[in-house]
Amino acid sequence: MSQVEKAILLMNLGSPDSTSVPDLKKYLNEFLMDPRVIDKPASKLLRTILVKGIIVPLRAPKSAEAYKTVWTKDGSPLIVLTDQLKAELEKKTDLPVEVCMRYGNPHPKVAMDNLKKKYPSLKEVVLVPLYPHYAWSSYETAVEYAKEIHQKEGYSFKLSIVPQFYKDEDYIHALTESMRPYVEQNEFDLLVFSYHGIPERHITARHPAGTHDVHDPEKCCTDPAVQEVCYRHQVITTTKLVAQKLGLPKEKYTISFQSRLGRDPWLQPYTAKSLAEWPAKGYKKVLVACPAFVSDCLETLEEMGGEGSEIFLHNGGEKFTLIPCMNTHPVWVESLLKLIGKVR
Ligand SMILES: C=CC1=C(C)c2cc3[nH]c(cc4nc(cc5[nH]c(cc1n2)c(C)c5CCC(=O)O)C(CCC(=O)O)=C4C)c(C)c3C=C
Ligand SMILES: [Fe+2]
Ligand SMILES: [Fe+2]
Repeated sequence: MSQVEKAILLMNLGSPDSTSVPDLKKYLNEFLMDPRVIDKPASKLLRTILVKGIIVPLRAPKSAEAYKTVWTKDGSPLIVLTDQLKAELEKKTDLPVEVCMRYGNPHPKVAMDNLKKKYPSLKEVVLVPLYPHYAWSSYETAVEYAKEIHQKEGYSFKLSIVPQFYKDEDYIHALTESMRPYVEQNEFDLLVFSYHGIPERHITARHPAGTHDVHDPEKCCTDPAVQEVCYRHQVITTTKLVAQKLGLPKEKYTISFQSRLGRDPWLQPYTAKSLAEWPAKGYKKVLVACPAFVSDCLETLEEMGGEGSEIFLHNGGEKFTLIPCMNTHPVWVESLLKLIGKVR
């Protein structure tokens, strides 16, 4: 009998099971009914009417078409790349590694059950939410859901959690090194750090009144306790640290936010709008990195690599280069193991 006492559980966002409209509806219903993702209206009944009655029926067919453009023979890029990350980690550690998703499959309960069955002597599972930055709709929902399942199922192992790592030295090193060849081998006018957006109120609702100016491009909140739960502060910090390591002057890089859903104000500037405006401002060649994601997915491959590139070129841009996510970059694999090792 194996005497394994510790295991790693990678948790990513998740994808639909296939590109069929019914599978898209199932996935989007689960995703968008999460109150940490769509929090308004506060009444569950009204949210159900909005999500299941309006947003999902309208969005599912369009999303299905978008997923078809990036789907691989093995399935969704996000899941395939997360599985590949698991395989690379397993080559470098004796600890078993399992994968689960916040929405869709594999479900965290199935992953935890698998670990328990395979390793009855298990004492600790280290949960790795695969998000560098803290948001209600990403890191927080993943952690709270995993904790809820862990408690409900009464597993005998302890669940430890890797904190958000947006300024961790090893993570910044890995992100920088994964981007470096693109920065060094391409002529460019602007390096765009395009982060997944969130509604502005997900920042302001969370923090003491008056502490946030969500429009100052240089900085966000100043209280360290608030910064630890502020997505905007964290993406600004990641960007500055990477730009510094790459030796980029201020005028060579910028931050923008993609993937807006609905009409409420989200963090700005919006990437799609900016891509249409940059050529006229003299930025004809852009490099685009998407550091909110550690693995390439629909939002990087289709929204940026497909749609974003088209918007830019159609509006007079000359060269659009998408920098891949860290995926299975060897420096990232090493850094992730170090991050896991830091959890106490
Ligand atoms: C990186 C962290 C993410 C945050 C923060 C986030 C917030 C957020 N997302 C939506 C709505 C959608 N996001 C969708 C796809 C998607 N989102 C993330 C990550 C974050 N989302 C990833 C990794 C992906 C890709 C999944 C994949 O299978 O490749 C989608 C689904 C696709 C679509 O229909 O466009 C939606 C919808 C909201 C509303 C939100 C914050 C409130
Ligand atoms: Fe999203
Ligand atoms: Fe902030």
